[in-house]
Amino acid sequence: MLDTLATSSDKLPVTIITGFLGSGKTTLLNYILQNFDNYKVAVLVNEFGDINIDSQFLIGVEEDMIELTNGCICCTINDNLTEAVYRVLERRDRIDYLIVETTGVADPLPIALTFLGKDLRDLTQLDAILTLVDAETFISEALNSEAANRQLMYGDMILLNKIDLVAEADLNTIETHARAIKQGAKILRCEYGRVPLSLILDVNFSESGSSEQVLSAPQSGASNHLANDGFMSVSFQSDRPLAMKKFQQFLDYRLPDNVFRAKGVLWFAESPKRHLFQLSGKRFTIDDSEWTKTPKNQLVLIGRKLDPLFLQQTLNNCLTRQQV
Ligand SMILES: Nc1nc2c(ncn2[C@@H]2O[C@H](COP(=O)(O)OP(=O)(O)OP(=O)(O)O)[C@@H](O)[C@H]2O)c(=O)[nH]1
Repeated sequence: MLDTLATSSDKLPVTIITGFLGSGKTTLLNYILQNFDNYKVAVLVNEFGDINIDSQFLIGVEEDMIELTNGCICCTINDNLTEAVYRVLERRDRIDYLIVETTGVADPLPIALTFLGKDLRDLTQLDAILTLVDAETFISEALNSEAANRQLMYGDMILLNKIDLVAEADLNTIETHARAIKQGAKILRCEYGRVPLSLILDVNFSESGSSEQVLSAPQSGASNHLANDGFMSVSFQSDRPLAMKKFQQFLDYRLPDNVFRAKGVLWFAESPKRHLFQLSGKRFTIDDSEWTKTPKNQLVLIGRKLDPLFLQQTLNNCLTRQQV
């Protein structure tokens, strides 16, 4: 597709941000986009679920490849990562850094291999794999999810995030646990992904670590099953508003325990605002913003062994009867 091969200094640096569901990848990405001065960044966001919620949390629009207000571009990866990277490379004159956010249930190995494979290795330079870890939920994730373990294993830098939610003694236990999975892991503690960017971007970690580790990894494990790790997603959309009280009751009494993560843009009959809903483990938040498009509800729920019909019907029952 691109007919000229780049010299090594022309190679587009690539950082992969991985980490389990809700660990803070999009939060870190937003922080980077606001603070990575002097770099023109392209972002590829891969999502687990049919609706592109993350790109809306980043910028408030939902087209496939879009220009962000700070001049960065954002693209949702559909089926083919290589194709998406080529599309970024076609704008190489305007882009000098690429960040890829994986889904929370992704094995980062096949993603890293894409950049080290023959199509892209002369055009891109894998700079580092950053692994976000949710300090509050990590121990149970690591025990239950092979993907969580592999995200840790292949990370060049572990960002132990959400330290505001955990006591110091528990952080030490988590670090010990993480080092048992990845010997010699570099671990940075943080809140809301706020770390000095010079420690994580344009650092060329891969040269000394992950590229070799990734290339020598056994490839047989990179199956779809592993990629999803038993997780599934259920989407809910509606152009009728929710009744706030009914939705609150849904959260309090009807939300099944096996929903581990949910995120969405919500429209309540009682409010003129656009509400950004986040649920991670047992915690949820609802933040306000302004509608820039016709209001509607878009919600993705992620968990194991979900009952899509039950969830969709229960959410349908939270809608108001008439259009407002
Ligand atoms: N208390 C606390 N909350 C955080 C921190 N970092 C992120 N969050 C919240 O955790 C929730 C999930 O954060 P995201 O950045 O969306 O997580 P993610 O890894 O992109 O999620 P997925 O892509 O769905 O796997 C959001 O409500 C964030 O505001 C932190 O350091 N402390």
